[in-house]
Amino acid sequence: MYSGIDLINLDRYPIHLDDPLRQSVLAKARADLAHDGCAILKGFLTPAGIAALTEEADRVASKGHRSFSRTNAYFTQDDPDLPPEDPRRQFFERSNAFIPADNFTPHGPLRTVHDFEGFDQFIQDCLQEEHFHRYADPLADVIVNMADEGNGFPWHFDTNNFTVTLAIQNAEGGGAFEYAPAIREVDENFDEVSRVMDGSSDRVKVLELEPGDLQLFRGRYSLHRVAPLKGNRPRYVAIFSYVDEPGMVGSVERTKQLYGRVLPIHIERAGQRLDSFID
Ligand SMILES: O=C(O)CCC(=O)C(=O)O
Ligand SMILES: [Fe+2]
Repeated sequence: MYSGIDLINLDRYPIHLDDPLRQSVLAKARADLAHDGCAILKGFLTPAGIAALTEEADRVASKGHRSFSRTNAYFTQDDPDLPPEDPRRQFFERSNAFIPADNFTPHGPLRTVHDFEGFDQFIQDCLQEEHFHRYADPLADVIVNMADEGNGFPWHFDTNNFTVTLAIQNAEGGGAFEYAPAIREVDENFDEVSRVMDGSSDRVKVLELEPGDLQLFRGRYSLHRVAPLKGNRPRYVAIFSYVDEPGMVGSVERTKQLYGRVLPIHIERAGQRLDSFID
């Protein structure tokens, strides 16, 4: 039986208490997010927490659904009318595996962290999002992204407003998180985006995240990537998903793509959405 008290470093991050330390952690995270869209809570997990989450990820790693794609930073199709050097025409290989959320049992370590009292509220308070609900998708509310040597996550902008990740295990080498804060704030800024991609921009920040670090990142305006990985050990990162409406689940098509299967809830809820966007 796991307890959040053992897995989360509550001395440093008393997320469940009305406490001056919680206030100061929160103030720092908000300031970091306002400054460049990224807040890191170093050592959010205890060493026991890191060990327990790593062991759990190893145990269910074979359930990961691998996907390969060639994507540009905008997840759009190639447009041959644009010049070849345009950043929209730079395609990168992407390969990783998502371990679907239903492999993480209710009282296992990952869900014990996720369900710890005050966890969701603390994330919401950091991000200052008014409409904030856990994704109701049983395959996707909390997943582990697993990637092997050579892979990573090539340059992209996120389609979602923010990402909440928890580093569990690093590869033996590579894997730095690189980002160009607010690079497309006023317009797409394609010239600077090109410089980031060819390695000549001075706007790129590099973070070496360690197991146990919690990261809140607003990736819609900041080009970012996880640098290619080296060595035999897989990289594991948990991704927590929140949305702005209760009861949301993924579309049938997208869920199949990401997780390789769907559940009855995806089929039942298909067609019940309020909008008609593709995803
Ligand atoms: O794996 C990571 O650390 C970040 C991945 C990422 O950029 C994303 O999920 O959009
Ligand atoms: Fe991203």
